[in-house]
Amino acid sequence: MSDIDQLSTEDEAFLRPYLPDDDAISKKERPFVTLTYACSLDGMISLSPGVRTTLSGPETKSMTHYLRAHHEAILVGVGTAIADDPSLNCRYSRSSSCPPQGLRPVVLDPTMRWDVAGSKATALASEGKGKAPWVVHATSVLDQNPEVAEQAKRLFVGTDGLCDEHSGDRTASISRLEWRSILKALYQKGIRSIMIEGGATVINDLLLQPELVDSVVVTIAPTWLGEGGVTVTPAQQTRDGVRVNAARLKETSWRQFGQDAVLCGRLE
Ligand SMILES: NC(=O)C1=CN([C@@H]2O[C@H](COP(=O)(O)OP(=O)(O)OC[C@H]3O[C@@H](n4cnc5c(N)ncnc54)[C@H](O)[C@@H]3O)[C@@H](O)[C@H]2O)C=CC1
Ligand SMILES: Nc1nc(O)c(N)c(N[C@@H]2O[C@H](COP(=O)(O)O)[C@@H](O)[C@H]2O)n1
Repeated sequence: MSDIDQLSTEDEAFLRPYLPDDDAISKKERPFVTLTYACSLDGMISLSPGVRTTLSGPETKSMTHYLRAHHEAILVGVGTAIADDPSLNCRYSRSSSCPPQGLRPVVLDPTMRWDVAGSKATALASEGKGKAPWVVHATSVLDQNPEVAEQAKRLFVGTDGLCDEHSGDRTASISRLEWRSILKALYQKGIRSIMIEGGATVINDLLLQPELVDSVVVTIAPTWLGEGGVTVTPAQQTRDGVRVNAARLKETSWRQFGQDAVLCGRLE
C-alpha cells in the first residue's frame, strides 16, 4: 500500500498558481524552478549535518509527491544524496496534467563524491520504480577522470570564470558551478521543469538568486529541532554598506496540511 494519498481539490487549487507554467518556461529558456523544503520552527532542515530528519507529516509528504508529479526533474545537492540516500522518485498517482515522461532525479556533485551505482535511486530505477539519476559534475573532474566522459548519465558544467573553493580536504572541496549554467545544461537535455529540494547549501544559494527561482514551497512543521541543526539562512546581504534582508517572498499563500503549514510564494 502506498504511503502517499491523493490531495483534495481544495489542496490542488491552493498549489495550482505555483505549478510549472508553459508560458514562463518558453520565455526563459531554462526549466521552471520550484524551490521546496521542510523546516522546523527554528528554521532547520535537519537535526545535524548529514542526518536524515523527518519533518513533514503524512499530508505534507503527499503534497511533496504531488509537486514531484508536476515536474520533469528533481535535484538535490550531493550532501543530501549522501546523508539521506533519497528515493527521488514520485509515488503520487499521475494525472493528465502531469508531464508524461516522469520524474528525472538529478544530483549536483561537482567532485564525484556520490556512489551513484550503490544508491537507492539507482536501485529503484532498476526495479522500474523511478528513472535513473543524472549527475551534474564540473568539467574540471574530467582532468582526473577522463573515462567518466563516456557515461551518458553524467552532465558536465563548466566553471569558467568561477573560483574553486578548497578547504584542504579533497572531499570537502567544492567546484562551484553557476546555477544559470546548471539549469541551461538541464534545459538543453530536455528538462522543462525542476523541483529543487535541498539541502541547506543549495537552498541558501538559490534564495539569493530570485531571477532563477519561479516558485517557493516551504513546509513548516510544528517542532523545534534545537541547537546544532542545519539551518536555512542565506549569506548576509548589504546595500551601500548597510545590512538588508537577504531574501523575501511575495505573492504568498498559506494553507494547513495536517499538523503542518505550507507557505507558497515567489522570491522578490
Ligand atoms: N528538510 C528538508 O526538506 C531537507 C533536508 N535536507 C538535509 O540537508 C542536509 C544536507 O545539506 P548540505 O550539507 O548543505 O548539502 P547539499 O545537499 O546542499 O549539498 C551540498 C553540496 O552540493 C554541491 N553544491 C551545492 N551548490 C553547488 C553549486 N552552486 N555548484 C556546485 N556544487 C554545488 C557541493 O558539492 C556541496 O558540497 C542533510 O542533513 C539533509 O538531510 C536536505 C534536503 C531537504
Ligand atoms: N519535504 C520534505 N520533508 C522532510 O521531512 C524531509 N526530510 C525532506 N527531505 C527531502 O526529501 C528527500 C527524501 O525523500 P525521498 O526519499 O526521495 O522520498 C531528501 O533527499 C530531501 O531532499 N523533504
